[in-house]
Amino acid sequence: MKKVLTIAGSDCSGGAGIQADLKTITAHRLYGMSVITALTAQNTTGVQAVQAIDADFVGAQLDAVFSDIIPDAVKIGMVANKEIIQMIARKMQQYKVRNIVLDPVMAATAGSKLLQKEATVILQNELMPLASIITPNIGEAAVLAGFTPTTTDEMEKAAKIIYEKVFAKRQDDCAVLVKGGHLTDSADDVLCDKNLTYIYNSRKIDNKNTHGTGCTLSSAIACNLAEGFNLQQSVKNAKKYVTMAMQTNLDLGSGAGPLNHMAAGGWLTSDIWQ
Ligand SMILES: Nc1ncnc2c1ncn2[C@@H]1O[C@H](COP(=O)(O)OP(=O)(O)OP(=O)(O)O)[C@@H](O)[C@H]1O
Ligand SMILES: Cc1ncc(COP(=O)(O)O)c(N)n1
Repeated sequence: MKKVLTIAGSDCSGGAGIQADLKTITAHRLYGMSVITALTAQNTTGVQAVQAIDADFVGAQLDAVFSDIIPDAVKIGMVANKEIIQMIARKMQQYKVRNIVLDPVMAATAGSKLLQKEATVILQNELMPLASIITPNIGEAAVLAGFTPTTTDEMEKAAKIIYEKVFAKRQDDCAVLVKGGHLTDSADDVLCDKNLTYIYNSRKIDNKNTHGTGCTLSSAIACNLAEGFNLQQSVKNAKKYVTMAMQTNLDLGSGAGPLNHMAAGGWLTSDIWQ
């Protein structure tokens, strides 16, 4: 059985972060492990409190995992501050980790900050270059590219700018996926690697329950990379998983509710994943 590690923050309400990632990994019938970077007190209505974990303790968790069970892919989500980012970057290099999916989580959908502002540059310079794929949403792409994309053409332009900033020196396969969940007319995602652009067209599902879509997409990409799919196919399969998880409209809580991983997991028994 392939193993997937998530390095992320805990969401006690189970919709995003570590909890969404472990549900996704289990629905893919893979073995999930977790390194927690921060505790959050949050629910479907927003984030009430954040408590970052001491960077040395994040390092101790990483040592415990990598000295025993080597993951086939790693998803990195909320990293909270620069000390944690630098610890993760050091450990990723020490253990020569491959198949890293980095979701540059900066804020919750409801607006609360999940990354210190001054840590963004460290994230971009020290951790992103170690990834195989980075998956900014529109707002994160705006911070990284310097302008807010509003169309698929502009998402492509933003992805190319981010690629040049982060991956210019890389020879192996790596890519930037700009996610379009916050567009108004569609939910198209745009993937750019060194040479090509792939557009994943998707109609916008009319559903307020989108808490954890970005976490779920990135951990599903990690599951696909662990199984040996290439970046382009991994994104295609992962987007299908997220769409399935949204479509059944599990309507929990009074705000933006979580996804339905049971429904999405059923799809994975089909031929596409086999
Ligand atoms: N209403 C929607 N209909 C269809 N697909 C969606 C919708 N909302 C988000 N998605 C898809 O979910 C994935 C995550 O995209 P999104 O842009 O919401 O990321 P995010 O903002 O990082 O997520 P999160 O809300 O967890 O922070 C993408 O593949 C996106 O296209
Ligand atoms: C621990 C953690 N990680 C990531 C997110 C982003 O997800 P969303 O934007 O759906 O709230 C979150 N809310 N909490």
